[in-house]
Amino acid sequence: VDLPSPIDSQIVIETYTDSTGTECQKRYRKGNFLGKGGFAKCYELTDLESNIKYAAKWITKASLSKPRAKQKLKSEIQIHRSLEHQHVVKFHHHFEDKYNIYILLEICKNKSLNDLVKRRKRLKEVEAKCYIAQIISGMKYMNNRNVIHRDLKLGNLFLNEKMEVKIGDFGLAAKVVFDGEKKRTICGTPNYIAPEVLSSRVGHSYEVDLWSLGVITFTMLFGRPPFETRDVKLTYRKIKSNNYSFPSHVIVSDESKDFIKSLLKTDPKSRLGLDKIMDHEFLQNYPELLPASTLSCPPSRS
Ligand SMILES: COc1cc(C(=O)NC2CCN(C)CC2)ccc1Nc1cc2c(cn1)c(C)nn2-c1cc(Cl)cc(CCC(N)=O)c1
Repeated sequence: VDLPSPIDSQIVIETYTDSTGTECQKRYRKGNFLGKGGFAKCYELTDLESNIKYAAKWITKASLSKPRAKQKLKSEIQIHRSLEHQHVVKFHHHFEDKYNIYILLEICKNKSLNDLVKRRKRLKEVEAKCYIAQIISGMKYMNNRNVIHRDLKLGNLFLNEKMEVKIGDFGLAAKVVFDGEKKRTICGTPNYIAPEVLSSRVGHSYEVDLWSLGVITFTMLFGRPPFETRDVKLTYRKIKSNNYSFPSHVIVSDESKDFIKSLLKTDPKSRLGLDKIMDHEFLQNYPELLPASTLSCPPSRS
């Protein structure tokens, strides 16, 4: 096997100065394209010294011409690098060269929950319970760190080799500086956006992530988001009028429907809070982890 020559675009070089002030270089090999999101493209990047593989988000400096985009990236890095939890994607480090900014993140070999739901059409309740419990664990940690994610969705929830869920993509996250502070910028992904973000009269806070959790649970169990339509404006109208229903052809227990209803409340304050959520009927017994076989077929009804 002939290793790519250093000038080959497959090699990324990080130059840095070590503690003695000496200029050093780390070399990485660019691997498979993993996907893209926003301004970023994601590639596998292997540290040639340690052979550790990362999911590296590449953002071209050219795409950061607007100060808004630059500020958003700065905030993503600042918030994500400050977090360390079993159910939050690990932020390893970031660096830049002449053309790009590279963010090296924990690679999750089993891709995102969005890929899983698309592939399986919809998940069994035992699977939803297992994944939702892990997401709540990560949400509680973020809440303790005064961080609102604001873009929780299946595509930002990754599965590592052990089938653990990792919350990723803090591009829309915000730090709540003081209690009661309200955020105003409209952001999120249409299907998952909370009504108060759309009305933007009173501003929004932590509760927007609880709404998204309700949308995530519905989408796992029914195979599509509750307010999805062909037209984003119609989706926003359905969200604001809380207009959704459970497809009757899918058999889902009452506790699952009740769990979803307790989160998809228009009034943010009446949503089931993180302090009580683990006591809900829906989360009374579930497996710690699911076998990788469930990536392609439902768990047996054992
Ligand atoms: C081996 O690990 C992966 C493989 C794949 C994969 O096979 N993607 C293929 C790419 C080619 N197309 C045609 C099919 C899917 C996808 C994701 C992987 N892992 C993987 C991907 C990861 C992360 C961790 N781990 C993190 C963190 N951020 N991102 C990240 C970042 C961006 Cl900007 C975009 C995407 C893709 C869209 C999405 N939300 O999944 C992902």
